[in-house]
Amino acid sequence: MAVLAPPVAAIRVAVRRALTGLPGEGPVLVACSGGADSLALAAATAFVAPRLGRRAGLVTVDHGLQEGSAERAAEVVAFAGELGLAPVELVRVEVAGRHGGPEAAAREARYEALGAAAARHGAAAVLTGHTRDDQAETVLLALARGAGPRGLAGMPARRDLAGVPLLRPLLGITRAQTLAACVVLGLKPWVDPHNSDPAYSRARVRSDVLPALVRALGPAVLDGLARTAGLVAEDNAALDDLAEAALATARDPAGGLAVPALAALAPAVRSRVLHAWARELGAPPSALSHRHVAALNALVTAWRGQGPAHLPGGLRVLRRADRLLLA
Ligand SMILES: Nc1ncnc2c1ncn2[C@@H]1O[C@H](COP(=O)(O)OP(=O)(O)OP(=O)(O)O)[C@@H](O)[C@H]1O
Repeated sequence: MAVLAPPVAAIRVAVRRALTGLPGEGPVLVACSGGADSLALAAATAFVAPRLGRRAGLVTVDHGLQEGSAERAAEVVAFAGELGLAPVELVRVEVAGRHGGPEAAAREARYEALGAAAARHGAAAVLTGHTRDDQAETVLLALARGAGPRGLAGMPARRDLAGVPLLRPLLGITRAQTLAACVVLGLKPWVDPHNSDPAYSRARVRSDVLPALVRALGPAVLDGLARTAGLVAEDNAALDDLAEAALATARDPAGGLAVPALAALAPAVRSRVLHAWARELGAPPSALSHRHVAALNALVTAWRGQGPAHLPGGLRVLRRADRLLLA
């Protein structure tokens, strides 16, 4: 009997772990760009899902931003057919006219399209091919921009995407393993030119920073960064729970939040309470930054009769006596 190549086996085990016990009858949909990570994920899911009594499909998104993107998407669809994946969808999205830079706009359009495809097919989950290398890059970038614990927690293995679980089964798998699996399986990954374009900070982290760290500190650095993300995520979850309870306690019966209750909180809990409250008031989460929370915090801890704190979405919060109120 042929021995299964270790990277192929490791990826199948990771996918099996992610799919085991998944509620719902619907198919799982692999989000596949045609790159090595999501090709290896698609191949493993095509193998594992039916053995768990689950259908597996695939969605590829054409952002229409690069020459040849339509051909790439068509190749992914053909590959999915060969693997026996169903349903298979190619979704074209419009990236122009969205907020933010082209990368952020493409990501937003992609996740919208994936969420909509999941709803159309009654999917039990959407799977992406993020690897441990992606996680390490995410953590380093977050550290460098001072993103705080929320950024340092990196990407969760599971989050909600428009009411459907988005799973990242390969966060414990290295990019070297997905590349090796593609070689073993005879798959020809598409190489995204953005991934090596030094105009992008993530590409520079990938080509310069992580290799330098590995040279200086050894290969365990990747594991260390990924483990840091997991540990910080656990702390975040605990602090978020504390903040949820503290927000309930800080609500003033006359409306808004009571300053004395906020002032009594530990800074880490207070900033989370203020962040959660700002979201509740309608501030768009993607635009809500550490600066906005600091301005709210100053109304509590550095009160000198200053004007309102301005939040994204045109919201203003002011302090009236011992309360924070939406203006
Ligand atoms: N065009 C695409 N069509 C379908 N899925 C895609 C596409 N591009 C990326 N993905 C999915 O997203 C995963 C991560 O890809 P990539 O690292 O390029 O995205 P990203 O912009 O960094 O996304 P994220 O914000 O989730 O980190 C891929 O493994 C794949 O599952």
